[in-house]
Amino acid sequence: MGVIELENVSRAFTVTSRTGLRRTKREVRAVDNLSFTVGRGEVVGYIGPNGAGKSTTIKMLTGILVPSGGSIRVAGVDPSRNRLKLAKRIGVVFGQRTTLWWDLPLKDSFAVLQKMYGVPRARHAENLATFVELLGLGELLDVPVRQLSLGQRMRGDIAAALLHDPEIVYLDEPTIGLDIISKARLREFLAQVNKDRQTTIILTTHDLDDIEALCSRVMVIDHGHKVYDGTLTGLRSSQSAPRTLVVDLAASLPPITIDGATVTKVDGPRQYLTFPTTTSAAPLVAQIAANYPLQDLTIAEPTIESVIARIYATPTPVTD
Ligand SMILES: Nc1ncnc2c1ncn2[C@@H]1O[C@H](COP(=O)(O)OP(=O)(O)OP(=O)(O)O)[C@@H](O)[C@H]1O
Repeated sequence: MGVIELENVSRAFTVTSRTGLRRTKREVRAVDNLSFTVGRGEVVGYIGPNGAGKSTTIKMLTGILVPSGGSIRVAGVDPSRNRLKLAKRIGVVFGQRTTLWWDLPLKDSFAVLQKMYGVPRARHAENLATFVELLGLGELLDVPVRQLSLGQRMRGDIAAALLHDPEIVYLDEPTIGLDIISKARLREFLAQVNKDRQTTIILTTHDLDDIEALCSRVMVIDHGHKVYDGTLTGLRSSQSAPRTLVVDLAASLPPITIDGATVTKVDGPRQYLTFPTTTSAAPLVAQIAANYPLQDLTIAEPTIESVIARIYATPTPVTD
């Protein structure tokens, strides 16, 4: 049994638009017949283009929105009917907004949360000490939230979302606007928490490096439908995005010609050839070595960006 279970879940909104004096109503199916199960301790990337239905899904999982159809179980309960009870078992972070009290020093926000969630004092102190150390919050505890930088505030928000030991955490764009070092620190922290506490993490992000760093599984949603659910490796190969051979020759030559690969770029003695994921690289390398002054050669896998761009272009359901 999963900690999160969705079965044929849909959510529609009625949108009214106005042309001149005429008002027309139409239905937008933000989430359409969506089913998935997430097991305890999984870190799942939940990705898709703008307007795909990600936030609507997360809102239904937290109980803020009621589905128009289908069933949802989170930690064994229906979120919309058990919203308050469930709030103790989940944590939520929205990258764009803070859940901390703007005028209070960070430590006071944490103290309020301890009371709100009824966390035993000793457990709160233990968690706080761990998070302060792992997230480097020591010097920030006395600073009012309004004076924190974006990266500092985000570390505070993430600690706040985890202080009551939630079983499940929803993270919506947690690294948005952060510099590379802050991003790396947050990713390390989340990986550690997942490992130590078996916390289930659902991560919504446009930063595919977050996915690469944290998620063993990725779900892609488009127009309210799940268009992929599987591993990152599977995602790469499912779309058979071409791989690239980067060939360094002893001299600058016109584009080389071999069977099974095509030159896409020539940069001095370096030439870039693409070939399908389904083709083995070995015979291509042999052909080049036999016919050209080959000095060095590397094979580049398709980037996640290129794979996802392909998925968005052709939304056909695939499963790993
Ligand atoms: N309250 C609402 N009323 C009407 N339409 C809505 C409402 N909330 C969402 N929608 C529509 O539902 C669709 C899905 O929106 P949603 O916010 O879930 O997408 P998203 O994947 O989170 O997008 P983004 O990456 O831009 O945050 C969009 O077409 C959106 O306009």
